[in-house]
Amino acid sequence: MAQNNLFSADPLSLESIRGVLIRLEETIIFSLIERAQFALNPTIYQKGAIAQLKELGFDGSWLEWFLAEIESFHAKARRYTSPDEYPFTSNLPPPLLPPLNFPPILHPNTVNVNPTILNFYIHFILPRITASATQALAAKRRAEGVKGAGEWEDDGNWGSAATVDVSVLQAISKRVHYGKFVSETKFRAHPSAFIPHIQSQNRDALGDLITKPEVERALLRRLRKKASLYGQEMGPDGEPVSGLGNGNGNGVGANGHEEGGKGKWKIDVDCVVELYESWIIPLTKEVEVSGPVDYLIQRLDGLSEKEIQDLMDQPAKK
Ligand SMILES: C=C(O[C@@H]1C=C(C(=O)O)C=C[C@H]1O)C(=O)O
Repeated sequence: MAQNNLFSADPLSLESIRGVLIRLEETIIFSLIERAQFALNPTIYQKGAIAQLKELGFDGSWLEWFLAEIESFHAKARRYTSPDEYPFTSNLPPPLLPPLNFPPILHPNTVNVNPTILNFYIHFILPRITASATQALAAKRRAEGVKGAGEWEDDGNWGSAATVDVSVLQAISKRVHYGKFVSETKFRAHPSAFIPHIQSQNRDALGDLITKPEVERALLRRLRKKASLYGQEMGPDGEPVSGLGNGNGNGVGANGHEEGGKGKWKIDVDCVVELYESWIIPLTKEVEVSGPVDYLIQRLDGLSEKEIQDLMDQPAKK
């Protein structure tokens, strides 16, 4: 399934939209595997911590500078004229080329939850995903005679780490904001089920309409399998490395003790599952409807009484 569903024969097919979400699972898992190679490097996430950036007049963090520079180039290449791409940086330059002729799918809206995505990625995901590399760095530093805070500082891979961070953030952003397409397709399938709750601003009822627990359960089962398969260490012969642990990335089994013969992983599989269960799925549903800046609550904005009535009279699609 390609990730660009917008020009497919039926861009509002729920199956096609879900296919994009499933395909983004690989993008996110492999990007996290790449990031797990490097230590946390906390300095690159601290605003104003890099003197050379302040000399440039940039008072954000190293990562925010990477986002600003990369997204500036992508904006000139018209990336953000696409309705499924959302920048983390504001005040980007205009595109060099005219926008592509995207089909008019989404209702005009102002939903952009990237500040929340950036926050949970830095404070909850990064420390866990980089734990193994950070612990190895601290051990190396102690062996060099460094004790205390200096053990944990950084492995110097500021550019590589931030480059991968941007890839992870862009993939998570696309995945979460795709919730708008999910909402639109569910709304168009049965407008009269949604409209009374939109008019009464009943977010709970709208949340119940869009939530599919069986889809979420299947996703988390699939995700654990993918992260465990893709994240397993392989030897030069391409066979899984028999080592310690059960996919939490640091060689210690679920019971906190070393377990021989269980294989070894490049990534904390539990963290990948928690990323979706605790952050990506709930935020996708906030974008769909239940949050403070949701898509469906704005769905009737600008429509006339007649347009709303026509939607109410529309028979539900099977
Ligand atoms: C995305 C959908 O809507 C909701 C959000 C889901 C998610 O973020 O994975 C999965 C099922 C639904 O609860 C969907 O129905 O596929």
